[in-house]
Amino acid sequence: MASLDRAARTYVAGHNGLVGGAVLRHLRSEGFTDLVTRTSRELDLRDREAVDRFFDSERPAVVVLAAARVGGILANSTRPAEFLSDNLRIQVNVLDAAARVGVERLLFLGSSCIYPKYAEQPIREDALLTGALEPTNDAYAIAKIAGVLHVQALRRQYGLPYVSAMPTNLYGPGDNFDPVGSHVLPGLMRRFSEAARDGAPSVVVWGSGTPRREFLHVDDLARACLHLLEHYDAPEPVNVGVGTDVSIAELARLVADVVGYQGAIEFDRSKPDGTPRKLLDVSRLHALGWEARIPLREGIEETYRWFRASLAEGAARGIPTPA
Ligand SMILES: NC(=O)C1=CN([C@@H]2O[C@H](COP(=O)(O)OP(=O)(O)OC[C@H]3O[C@@H](n4cnc5c(N)ncnc54)[C@H](OP(=O)(O)O)[C@@H]3O)[C@@H](O)[C@H]2O)C=CC1
Ligand SMILES: C[C@H]1O[C@H](OP(=O)(O)OP(=O)(O)OC[C@H]2O[C@@H](n3cnc4c(=O)[nH]c(N)nc43)[C@H](O)[C@@H]2O)[C@@H](O)[C@@H](O)C1=O
Repeated sequence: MASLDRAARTYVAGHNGLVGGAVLRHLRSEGFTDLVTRTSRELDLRDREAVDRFFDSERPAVVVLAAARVGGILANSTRPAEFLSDNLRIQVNVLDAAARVGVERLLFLGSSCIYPKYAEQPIREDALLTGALEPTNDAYAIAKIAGVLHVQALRRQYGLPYVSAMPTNLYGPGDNFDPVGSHVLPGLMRRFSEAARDGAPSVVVWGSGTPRREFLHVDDLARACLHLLEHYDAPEPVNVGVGTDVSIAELARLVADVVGYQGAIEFDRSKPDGTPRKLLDVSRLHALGWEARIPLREGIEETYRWFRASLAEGAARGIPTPA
């Protein structure tokens, strides 16, 4: 694959989000000069006619599809209809429009939750569709699986060099810190930080603490996205991860340590654990010459500095701005 032309018009869908924001920063730092963005208020990607008009007028040559309805285990399990419907519509509208106007390169972002709940660990890309899904996020996973197949169908029917990446659990600057809707790492960072501030004697962590997850800093993911656009052109999705995991109890202790919380940690077993383990096999990506660089503790420390600075500015997502 040839490198991308830095002057190519490049649309980053979802640029206000965790992933889209990091992709935008990385593309800028790599010299991309014609970046196109729209917030969901400016362009609701669920609206097919609006998406068609946008692609007709902007004519991007490259698209990174990082816009999606995203949330942690509780949001996914309590609002499955939104996760299924919004994600299907966003993907179908963007992929159809991209193919119609002749977008040259496109990266679709799936998620490690598309793999079966009890997939063999570490999870290889060919585990897709080999077993039953984790019920807490099956609606979201089915939408994302449809996206992977849509990319493969566009390749098969029209010969378009579009590709899919499957990131593991992500974190970093720009994450969503909503106490109910967020993923575990920002959720715990907020809770431990508030407990440290208030001198709370204990902090509650959802579930048993035994599930294992792999955490990738979003700046690493952004590098991987560009790497795949420039070095990968095949139908199979590519896992993006670090290759090691931690238990939720270990993660909780690490976050507590970084934010300086010294009280007790309690586990609320009434909350779902979700998949017992989700560790990706990243050998395909390593064979393409890419590896993660940011160690977990360092990434959490940097994210915490960003979180505190954003709190001070009233700019952290999922946290009400003080009146
Ligand atoms: N976070 C994670 O741990 C993981 C994420 N991923 C994948 O990465 C991608 C990005 O996720 P992430 O950045 O975390 O999610 P975020 O929630 O941080 O960002 C999603 C973005 O999508 C945009 N969006 C949502 N709905 C619409 C809509 N109807 N029309 C237009 N834009 C919309 C939002 O735009 P606006 O802000 O303007 O409303 C938002 O900025 C997703 O495909 C997700 O599946 C994969 C694995 C793990
Ligand atoms: C990326 C991936 O993210 C989701 O799947 P998940 O990996 O289960 O994500 P999670 O980050 O929400 O939880 C991880 C683990 O952590 C535990 N946990 C403890 N305490 C908190 C807590 O405070 N918040 C949250 N959210 N979880 C907590 C929680 O009980 C679970 O055992 C998918 O729905 C789907 O969206 C998807 O693709």
